[in-house]
Amino acid sequence: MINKLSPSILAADFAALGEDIRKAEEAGAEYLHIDVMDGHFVPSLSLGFPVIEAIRKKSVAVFDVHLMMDNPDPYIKAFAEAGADILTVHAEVCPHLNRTIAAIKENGMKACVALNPSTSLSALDYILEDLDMVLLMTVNPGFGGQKYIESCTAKIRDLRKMMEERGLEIDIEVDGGIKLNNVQTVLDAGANIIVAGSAVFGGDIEKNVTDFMKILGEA
Ligand SMILES: O=C(CO)[C@@H](O)[C@H](O)COP(=O)(O)O
Repeated sequence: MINKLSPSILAADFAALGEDIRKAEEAGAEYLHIDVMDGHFVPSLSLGFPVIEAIRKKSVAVFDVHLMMDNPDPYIKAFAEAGADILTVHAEVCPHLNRTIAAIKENGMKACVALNPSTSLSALDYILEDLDMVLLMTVNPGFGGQKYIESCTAKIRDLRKMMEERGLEIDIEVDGGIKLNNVQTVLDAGANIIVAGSAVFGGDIEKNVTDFMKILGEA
């Protein structure tokens, strides 16, 4: 599997968003993780279409858009039009997941399902073959800067094993509390797409991206 860093712009300086993204990209980040929060599924509100459209004009990165929202179905086409390349929905709030995943693909995006830390991998049993990526939350979604939940390491390992047993090579993305000092643990467990917010945008962005990419073998 190819490793990629996906810096989460939730931790960027929103007053200087274009500049922070430019720094991350120039340092080599090929993905950008964009968190959309609705104030229902998660307690926070973050950003929406105007911001995604604005940064799409300035960035060539793969837009890895993570919807932390109830009922995403009516908005799928609009996220494609705004510039999303990968669209992630949560299994916990998508009762018609096959239909939702089909709609994401019909709109030209890669499809990803996210699971909260306490959601069983069994939620993927009958959908895994249809996915381009699975996002395992390693904190409870809603806020940046939280601590990695240790029990998620076994879950990553179990998911990679589940994929291997089915002969599938699907990206496993991890999100929440990933730092330079624990990224190797999640890579060893089987994750290959690494979301990092505060560990990239807190401090020297170029250096942080370079340091992550060295560990990921991207640099
Ligand atoms: O989705 C989320 C939070 O809900 C994440 O994408 C965070 O933005 C990651 O931030 P850090 O834990 O890396 O600071």
